[in-house]
Amino acid sequence: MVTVRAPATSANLGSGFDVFGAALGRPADIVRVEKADRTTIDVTGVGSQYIPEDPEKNTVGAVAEALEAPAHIEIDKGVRPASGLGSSAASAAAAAVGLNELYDRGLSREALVPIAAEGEAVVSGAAHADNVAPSIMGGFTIARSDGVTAVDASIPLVTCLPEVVVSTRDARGVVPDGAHMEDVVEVVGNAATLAVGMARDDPGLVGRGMDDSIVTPARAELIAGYEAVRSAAFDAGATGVTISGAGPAVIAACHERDRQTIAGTMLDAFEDAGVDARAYQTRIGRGAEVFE
Ligand SMILES: Nc1ncnc2c1ncn2[C@@H]1O[C@H](COP(=O)(O)OP(=O)(O)OP(=O)(O)O)[C@@H](O)[C@H]1O
Ligand SMILES: N[C@@H](CCO)C(=O)O
Repeated sequence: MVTVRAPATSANLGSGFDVFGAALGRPADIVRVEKADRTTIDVTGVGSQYIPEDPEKNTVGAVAEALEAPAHIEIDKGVRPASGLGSSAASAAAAAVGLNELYDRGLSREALVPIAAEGEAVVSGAAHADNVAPSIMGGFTIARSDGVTAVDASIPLVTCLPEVVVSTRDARGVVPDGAHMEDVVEVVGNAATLAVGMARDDPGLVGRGMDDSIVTPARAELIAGYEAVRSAAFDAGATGVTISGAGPAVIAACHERDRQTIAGTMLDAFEDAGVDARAYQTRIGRGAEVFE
């Protein structure tokens, strides 16, 4: 048996739609894999009642299929599904790392990314790798069709998760078909600024690079209280605020000294909008870890 802890992740970070991702210090999924003749799945933990155990419908089933590695797979969910914190990806990443170990496949972490992304195709219709890449490799990741660039960073973060559900499939439905050139120019500038900020581990630059005028405004409509939460976080010292992944979680980059205050003001703003929420005070962290 192999046990793997794979972290929640935040995809897009505003300016890097379907490309940027960051591993979060918490929460995380724990996945145990054991060789079997055919794949079976047990799910426990946060939101497990909403997660199918049918291997055709669970992200880990697609991963076992892609690796030709049938197993009994136990998933202990720490990352709530449909959160914007890479819930489906955390399980897929853990399964990819665990089954690679269990069956001694010898694949590198980078080679496991497209395999874990097969799981994402099962739930959202697209094999986007921007959540599975950081969950497997850790740090800040740039996922391109020809591979992944990973950068170690430890930017302090607040992720605030409201008690509402936004499925990635629905949130992809509101992504505009095209963009004006002036918006593209602005977003390229922001994405470049964010990437340099990660390389320098500079929360100010990372925050300045999180703005996005193409995808985020359309998705903000799906999250009650988003604009108020965003303003409150900036007022409390956040360097950048945007939707985490496809939402509904909201992510703020900051200096460590401001993190606790930012978490409190984001929660208050959600409460004022009539939405219960919880906040994780965290930072960019490690990728999947194996426990034999
Ligand atoms: N192992 C799994 N863990 C979590 N959700 C799963 C899993 N397998 C299948 N699902 C399904 O995937 C959907 C949740 O995935 P979705 O991509 O919408 O949310 P998310 O992973 O939290 O979001 P995001 O990718 O925006 O961060 C739910 O419908 C859930 O039933
Ligand atoms: N890049 C993806 C991440 C969510 O899974 C999206 O925003 O739709």
